[in-house]
Amino acid sequence: MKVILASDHGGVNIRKEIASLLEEMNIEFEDMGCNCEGSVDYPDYAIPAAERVANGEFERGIVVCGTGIGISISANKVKGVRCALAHDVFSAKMCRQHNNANMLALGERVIGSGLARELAKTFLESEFEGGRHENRVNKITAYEDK
Ligand SMILES: O=C(CO)[C@H](O)[C@H](O)COP(=O)(O)O
Repeated sequence: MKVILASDHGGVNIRKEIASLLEEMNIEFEDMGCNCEGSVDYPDYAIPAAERVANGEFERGIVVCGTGIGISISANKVKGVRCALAHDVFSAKMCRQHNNANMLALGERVIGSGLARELAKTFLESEFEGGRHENRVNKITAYEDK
């Protein structure tokens, strides 16, 4: 599995924490930044990362901003991306099992680094269950394809 990481200035610390986790898990990843001193705009990082998930270059993406909201809204504008904002372990698991989410969004101003690591690990280790959930996800894809 290959994972792409990105954040705005509000998510740098958790993005770096997730990068350490991926190293520990021996998971290949690329970190798209931001490498920022000051303030940047989250769509400038979310959308390029999401495009690289949508085109198949990366199987999963993890994006971080202050709340996780702006970066998830932005990623979800890219066709083929299902980016879940999840701040509890149950949701991080279910977004894979039921929704086949291919990106996870986190908010550094909402949660601590320990929980962020657990959420990322759960997201990466959980699999889509298919079946009735596949029909539902297919309806999202069909709408995108209209
Ligand atoms: O959470 C975010 C978007 O949802 C951003 O990280 C947040 O809005 C940045 O705020 P500021 O410019 O005040 O640092």
